[in-house]
Amino acid sequence: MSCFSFTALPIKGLCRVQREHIGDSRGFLSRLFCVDELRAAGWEHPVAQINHTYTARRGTVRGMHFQHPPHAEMKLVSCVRGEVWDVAIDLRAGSPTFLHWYAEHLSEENGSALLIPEGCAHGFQSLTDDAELIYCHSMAYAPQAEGGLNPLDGRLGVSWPLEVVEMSARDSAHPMLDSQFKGLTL
Ligand SMILES: Cc1cn([C@H]2C[C@H](O)[C@@H](COP(=O)(O)OP(=O)(O)O[C@H]3O[C@H](C)C(=O)[C@H](O)[C@H]3O)O2)c(=O)[nH]c1=O
Repeated sequence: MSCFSFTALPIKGLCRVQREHIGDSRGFLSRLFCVDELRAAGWEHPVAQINHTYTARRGTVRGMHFQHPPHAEMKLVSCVRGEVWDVAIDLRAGSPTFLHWYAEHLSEENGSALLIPEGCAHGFQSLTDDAELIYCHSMAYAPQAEGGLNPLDGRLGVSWPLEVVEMSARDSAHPMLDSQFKGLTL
């Protein structure tokens, strides 16, 4: 029995993953990850790390994060509490969708997840207080390879649905892109 259904999105490798709820009178079970099933969506690696974030305030933005090669990673992002507006940006040099962004509503209710390919930055805005995300990563955290784009960068043009009420100092300090930025070569 398949626990996921996949919808390809306008950025190559980006995929909406619908996590099926197996319900009964007690409630439900849903799967967060399955290497056999997710292979069909391009996930070839074992899960290297699973992270959990809690975001207290509606309107908070985290992102836009990525890891430089050779630590470029895939992420499978699921919202297990509240709702977020989840954004991926294509940073792959030469990609026909270079610097294009795409967003999905992920929520506890809709059971959707976003599979983000290597070479894309990820960020989100919480649409509710007390939003919680679970991230499956295909590569371990490599602080020396961390990269970030400014979520408010006009060159990216991400139209956040709510007023941005909070960002980390580090995210606020990400430089704005200039014309020299040619993207990541994977
Ligand atoms: C990713 C990571 C971070 N950290 C440390 C580094 C910082 O001292 C602290 C918070 O990290 P950061 O501000 O990067 O966390 P977020 O801004 O919440 O980033 C998260 O949300 C955005 C949208 C993402 O896409 C990231 O993958 C995800 O980690 O945890 C660790 O110790 N291990 C880790 O695996």
